[in-house]
Amino acid sequence: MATVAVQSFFSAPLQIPKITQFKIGICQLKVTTEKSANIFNAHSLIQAAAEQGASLILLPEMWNCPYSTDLFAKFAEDFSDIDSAPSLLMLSEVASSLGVTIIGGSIPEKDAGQLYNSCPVFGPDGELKAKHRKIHLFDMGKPLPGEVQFKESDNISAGEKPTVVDTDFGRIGIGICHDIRFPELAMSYRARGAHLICYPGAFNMSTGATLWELEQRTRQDDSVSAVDNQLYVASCSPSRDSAGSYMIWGHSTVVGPMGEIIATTGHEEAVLIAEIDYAAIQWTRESLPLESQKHNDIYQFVDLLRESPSS
Ligand SMILES: NC(=O)CC(=O)C(=O)O
Repeated sequence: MATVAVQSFFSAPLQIPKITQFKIGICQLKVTTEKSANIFNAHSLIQAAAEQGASLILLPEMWNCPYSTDLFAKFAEDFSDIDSAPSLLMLSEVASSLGVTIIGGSIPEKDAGQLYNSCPVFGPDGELKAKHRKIHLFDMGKPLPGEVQFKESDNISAGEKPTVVDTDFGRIGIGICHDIRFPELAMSYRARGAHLICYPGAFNMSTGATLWELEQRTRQDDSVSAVDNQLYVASCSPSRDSAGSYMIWGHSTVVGPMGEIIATTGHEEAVLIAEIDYAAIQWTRESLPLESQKHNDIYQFVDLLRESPSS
């Protein structure tokens, strides 16, 4: 058998952030075909979340625009010119006026003739701290029973890198909706020392009913999945009454490092508030010390195959 250099996948030690206990506010917004109404509504729900004590606020996938490929170009904004991008400008202004950090769901981004499904992150000073472009585009092979066909790549280009952002509330990894299905991304965030992964999403009625909650829990629950990241996951969906043809599941959720549901909601418009305490990550990892127990020498089969292709 070939010998390979073995490196623990769980490499980055967990840093202690400035704030370890806080409230996250999840804004499950109603999205309409009126961009200005969507911006106004998002502003109101962000304010409501802050009034309820949230200092980190998460918005849904495509909150300024119905989740409909033919509308993305019309609603798109240029992230390099925030002053002429009304959705981004609102996020920047409300983040600084309320002193909150906003993981801004996603909106269509236009850049050099391409469109992306992109999540902006604003700090409490109103500065754009990071941007995640959805890496795994939602292209259905064929429609699930009762669902419309959806091929995001008809209009959207894929992002090319993972995104972690350092905030007062720890290191946050970002994925957008279908990104959640690829455990390697979540594992790479764990490896980079993330405390929390935020997934703005818009699952449909079929995938939502069966997979939405499961996929969030499997991103950190060792008892459910071989992927054990032992961190917090927060998701935020638009509410079901989307103006597009695509019917949305809703059910935004926050999950703790043991895979436990900390807060969740139904399919109506809602502001969900959840308490996060990063001490739970520490004791989960101390109780189930998977990092030190992992046997990459045994199951790093990709490397083994590369070393001896004929076996
Ligand atoms: N918005 C999406 O990426 C949709 C998705 O993943 C789904 O399952 O529905």
